[in-house]
Amino acid sequence: MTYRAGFACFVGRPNAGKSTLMNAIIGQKIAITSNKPQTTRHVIRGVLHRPEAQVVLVDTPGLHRPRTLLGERLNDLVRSTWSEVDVIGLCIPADEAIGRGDRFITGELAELKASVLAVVTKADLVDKKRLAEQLVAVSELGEFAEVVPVSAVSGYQVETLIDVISGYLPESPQLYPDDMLTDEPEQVLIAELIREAALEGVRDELPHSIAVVVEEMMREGALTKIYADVYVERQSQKAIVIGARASRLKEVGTRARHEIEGLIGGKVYLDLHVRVAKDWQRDPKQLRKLGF
Ligand SMILES: Nc1nc2c(ncn2[C@@H]2O[C@H](COP(=O)(O)OP(=O)(O)OP(=O)(O)O)[C@@H](O)[C@H]2O)c(=O)[nH]1
Repeated sequence: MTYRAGFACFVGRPNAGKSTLMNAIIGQKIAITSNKPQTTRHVIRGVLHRPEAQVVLVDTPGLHRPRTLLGERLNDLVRSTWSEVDVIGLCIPADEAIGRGDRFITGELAELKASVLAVVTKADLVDKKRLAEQLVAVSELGEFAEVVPVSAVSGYQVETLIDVISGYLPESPQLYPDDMLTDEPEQVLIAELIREAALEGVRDELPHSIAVVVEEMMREGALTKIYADVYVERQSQKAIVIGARASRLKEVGTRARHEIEGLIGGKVYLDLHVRVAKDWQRDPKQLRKLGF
């Protein structure tokens, strides 16, 4: 039996279903999903173990038109990730027409050494006829190693996709130990969960204006104490995050705490502070401090 191991990532236009698919594959909530574009910021790896293969999944933010230093850094990050992986799954939703964004990304991918699969996502949203038409349209879009329809929500073909990805990985010994699910520092995952909770319901008002840094994490017996700062750009945004008489911040804290308890499997005490970091998206020093 040939053992294969290597790196894979999903790309695609905003809302294509990349994060949801990643979560369905890894079976644990480690990447951020939302119905708004560009919430995935960190490169998060999940390691998938199979008897005959190990797939290391890398989550990339979406390519977008850079307007700030942060935008440029994100695009650099996307391109450098693309050049390091063995397999790229280009996600195209089954329920939307192929557009300029898909053509642009397909063109960019053609230059790379990786095997490129087209993944037709959200198959549960369309009937068989529409799905077949989309598969044809997608195969005419570019040169793909395979075209695979999936639904992250119903689970349709998710295992098949993993098999297909595994088949395109190079022959290699195992890259990570068996018990490894992700090599992202726990604190980054925790910061992402807090960020997601802080954005809940106010994404239209503050889509890119929140960053979260976990300042301190201590174990006291069965309890994990976490102190985190939520950074916004302006005083007015601070008011939105905190809410009237801190009601919203309390909700954010409760929601994030439940998610974190699920992640680390134990009781959590969470202390959140909201701070204003003026124009942090444009300032290299602030960006470094926030981990970009
Ligand atoms: N019905 C259905 N909805 C899905 C499926 N996959 C994703 N969605 C929904 O599509 C929306 C976008 O999904 P995401 O996974 O956040 O998409 P993304 O490509 O990671 O988006 P960005 O982070 O903006 O690049 C969310 O509202 C998901 O719930 C699916 O298989 N079926």
